[in-house]
Amino acid sequence: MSLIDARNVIVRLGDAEVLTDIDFRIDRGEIVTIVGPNGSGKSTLLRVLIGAEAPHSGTVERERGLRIGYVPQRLAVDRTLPLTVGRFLRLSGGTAERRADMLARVGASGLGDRQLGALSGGQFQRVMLAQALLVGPDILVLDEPTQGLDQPGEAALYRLIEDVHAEIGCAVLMVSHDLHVVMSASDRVICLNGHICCEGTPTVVSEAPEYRALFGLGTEGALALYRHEHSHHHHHDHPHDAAHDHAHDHHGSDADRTGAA
Ligand SMILES: Nc1ncnc2c1ncn2[C@@H]1O[C@H](COP(=O)(O)OP(=O)(O)OP(=O)(O)O)[C@@H](O)[C@H]1O
Repeated sequence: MSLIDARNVIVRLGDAEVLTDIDFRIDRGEIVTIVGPNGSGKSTLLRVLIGAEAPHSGTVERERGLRIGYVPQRLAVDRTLPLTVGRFLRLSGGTAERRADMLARVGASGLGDRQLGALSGGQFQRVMLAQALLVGPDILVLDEPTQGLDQPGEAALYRLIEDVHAEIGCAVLMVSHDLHVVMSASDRVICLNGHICCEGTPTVVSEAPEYRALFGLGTEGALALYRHEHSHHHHHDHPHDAAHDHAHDHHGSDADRTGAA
């Protein structure tokens, strides 16, 4: 079965129906990105899929024993809370050596003794990713993981996520506003606006009228630019294959993920 399989899901928060008729599946090793305007229910969908929020109706099935590494969009940390990075990571288990390895893996070695509340945005996101990786995830669920990072930091974090994906073969489900990432690194894109407006390979979604209606001309321009930039690399018959291979062919090229927008 799929790692997560959601059917006919409806979510109500307060009086509002935030998500309507959601059908969603993600398989082992897949990279799926959710895009959608502010307030379209992206974070809520992630929370329902990982079991942090109960649907009003419908079903969400997770593979038995599924290990989920979750990086929330915001984790309100009281700056005065006396909690070091090391102690925070201990909550996710593993040996001291493994925790130190993981910090090094995300480029945050040496932060173990620092207070969680005193980290910069980029340091905090890296520590959160280390925490998510410590569980040995079958699936990484990332809610705008690069929020608050500058462009080099953003590119580095996405590269790290791609490396981890290639290394441990976990599925990746993320919310992202970075169209270059969406286009270059996703197997599948889901366009959400309270319901699933459209979904498919990045190329299919970028050409869907529902997507264009939501994201307008600016996006269309960015996507056209993307295709132009990269068209010389690919001679595939199927455009979605080109989009998929791209992440692996050009590993590590900042131009794939930043600039041009
Ligand atoms: N606890 C809550 N009670 C009532 N409404 C809520 C609650 N949490 C979220 N909402 C509403 O649900 C809708 C979806 O919120 P959600 O955070 O999932 O959107 P999002 O697509 O992740 O937004 P953003 O891009 O701004 O992060 C919003 O209209 C929000 O105001």
